[in-house]
Amino acid sequence: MAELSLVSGSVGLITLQSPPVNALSAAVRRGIVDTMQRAVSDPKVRSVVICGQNGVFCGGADIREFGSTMTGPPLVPMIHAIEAADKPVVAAIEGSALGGGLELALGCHYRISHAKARLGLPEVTLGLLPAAGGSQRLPRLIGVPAALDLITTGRHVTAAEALKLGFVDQVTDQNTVEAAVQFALSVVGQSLESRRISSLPCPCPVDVDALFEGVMQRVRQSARGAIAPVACVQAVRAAATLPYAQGMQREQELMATLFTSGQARALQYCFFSQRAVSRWSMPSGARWDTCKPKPVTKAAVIGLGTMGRGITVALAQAGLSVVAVETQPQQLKAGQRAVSDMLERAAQRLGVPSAVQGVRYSQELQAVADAHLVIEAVFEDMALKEQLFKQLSSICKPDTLLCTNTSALDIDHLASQTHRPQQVVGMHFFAPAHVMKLLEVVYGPRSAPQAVATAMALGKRMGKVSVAVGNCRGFVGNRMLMPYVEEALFLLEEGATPETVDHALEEFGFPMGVFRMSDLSGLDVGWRVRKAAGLVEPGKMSRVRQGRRYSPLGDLLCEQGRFGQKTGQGWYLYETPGSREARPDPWLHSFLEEYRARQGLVSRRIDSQEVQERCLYALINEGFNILQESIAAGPEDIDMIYVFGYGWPRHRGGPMFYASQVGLPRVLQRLEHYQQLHPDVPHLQPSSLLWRLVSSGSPPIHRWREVIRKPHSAL
Ligand SMILES: CC/C=C\CC(=O)SCCNC(=O)CCNC(=O)[C@H](O)C(C)(C)COP(=O)(O)OP(=O)(O)OC[C@H]1O[C@@H](n2cnc3c(N)ncnc32)[C@H](O)[C@@H]1OP(=O)(O)O
Repeated sequence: MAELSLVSGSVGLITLQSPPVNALSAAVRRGIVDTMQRAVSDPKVRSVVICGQNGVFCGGADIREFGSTMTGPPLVPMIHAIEAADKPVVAAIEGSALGGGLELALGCHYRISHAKARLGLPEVTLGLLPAAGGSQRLPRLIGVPAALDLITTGRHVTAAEALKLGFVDQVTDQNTVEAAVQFALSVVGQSLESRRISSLPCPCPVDVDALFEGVMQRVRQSARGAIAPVACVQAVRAAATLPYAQGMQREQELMATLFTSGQARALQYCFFSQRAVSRWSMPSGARWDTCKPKPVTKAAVIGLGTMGRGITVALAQAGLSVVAVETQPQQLKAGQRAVSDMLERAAQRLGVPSAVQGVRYSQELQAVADAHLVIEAVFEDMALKEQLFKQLSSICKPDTLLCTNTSALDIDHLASQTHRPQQVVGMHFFAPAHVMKLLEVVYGPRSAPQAVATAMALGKRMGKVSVAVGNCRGFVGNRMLMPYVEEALFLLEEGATPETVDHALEEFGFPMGVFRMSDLSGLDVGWRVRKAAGLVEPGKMSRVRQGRRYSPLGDLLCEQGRFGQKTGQGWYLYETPGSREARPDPWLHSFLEEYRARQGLVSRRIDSQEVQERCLYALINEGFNILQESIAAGPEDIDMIYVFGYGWPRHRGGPMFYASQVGLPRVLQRLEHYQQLHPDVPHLQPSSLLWRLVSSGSPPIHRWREVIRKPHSAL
């Protein structure tokens, strides 16, 4: 699907036609090969312009084709043929030129870009490398350091930056195709030798070895086990050290390994899942495509603590007019200063006008009266929130949406405090709320589909990955976290140290292990939740509470004022309160030994495999329960929550995808094994959905919904 037409008398205009992003599917590649051949052999055509239909040049290779056997002409020879053409070929870049799309443009002799276009080689984010010559051409054109940056991060750049770096020749804010046609007319007859990037030498830094060693070290550190960034460095190194043909060979070898890897599958699953979660559905049958969101231009935030401040910033940056209410005068003043600072800094960084003027502040709840949507972000205390929802119900207009940012409290209960339970939903942000991409939109049985649609649309406007989930304790993310954290505590009781547990989890790919994370967020947060749940018995060491195994270790540390980083002591030791570098704490180690001795526990050696299996499989098992209960509509929802909100390594696809890759029978068998060893731990009891999936032959993840929906008997 590419069309050739003759414009301005002698320019062959090739238009890629494959909505929505003109991805290079087999049909498009066939179309390009065919139209190029015709353009080259047509004596009327003296130059060629390649553009994309509907204002998008090309979104790259068609990712949907990666899972099946490739058909149609391959990209590499197709691009070589364009570069080898003896008539000038100009790429007219509008919208996006990404991945294979940019590689196609690099095969052209000239690149003209619209000012608003975005360009980049994001293959690394899909577990791949730019293997249509991109890893060999880009360094030749813009130098090794700049190419390494673009290829290993996959970041998209503006046309202005691309021009500055030297991989576009002209930027226009007029009609790009017309500009490219004029340009093509102007270069007819000029030598193309220096325009064929593959024939250029790669500008090489003096000490190539030192450069690549340094880069490789940095990349390995930030990759957290992902293999594609490392392969990208190796490919660029080949460009810097080998002749083009050999470099291409190396590029292809590296790509062959990546292409079939589990990591590439995981990352491509994430790409599609990120988009799929916006197509939400509720157990009632209400869906994204049958509900229209209500327009929201005026929002209110109640409470200017850490979460309220971040939410205010996120709303203001999305262009809403916001009123922020805080009843404590000191907190109001501090909150106002913090919000204004954050907005000013962001505006400076992005080079856009500040949204400071979009925020009003008030001490009076009455100030929210004309808002279309209110987000409550007060202290996590049910009595306080009940009172607030009662007040909001009478202050706000009848159709105002009332949202709570609670991370675990019952949305239905809050809804029942109002005269409009259908207008109540949870909007669970993650700290810092203006930075973190995840938003859990929590609906209760009485939430109107339109309320969900409105919260989801607002999340999108704020640039969030919004996932609609049902109401239950902890919703999806925090509910799954509970067994994960509990297993980590049980492992300490059995002989592990915070260091061994964290090391195993960081080795898996989490940016931080569970104990370093707990020190960062504050041990007192979970303590308050456990107190509210009636689990804390001050000074007591009993290991069974509410009829199940319980570890009081976290409570005992809190009783000693060890709240983590902020107090300088938690599971680790810190130089000073507030400092970030966690050091093993000899006091903690003896405390654990004493604790075990007093409990009559015999310490044993615990390896990484056990840590990973017990923590992760317990978490995954809860995910199956959540699916079984229809709290999440599908595994993609859970996976995106974990990837965007909980630091789950993206190259492992999310917990449910990971389970599918490990193999469901294996996950089931290991859960059964640990359950036999720890019969007093209910979260190790394999979920009935996991059983059903295994007995249905462990279908691939995209077919789980069929099993989830199948009526089943508990007998
Ligand atoms: C030999 C190998 C050589 C090359 C390898 C590659 O080229 S790999 C592909 C590299 N390209 C990319 O990573 C770009 C991926 N796409 C995007 O970043 C965005 O889609 C884009 C182009 C910036 C447009 O963003 P926008 O927000 O406007 O749309 P959205 O992301 O929702 O996408 C719309 C639908 O298009 C589907 N889609 C996008 N890109 C591709 C693609 N390359 N292949 C297949 N499908 C693609 C996307 O999934 C959306 O469809 P949906 O049904 O909603 O999922």
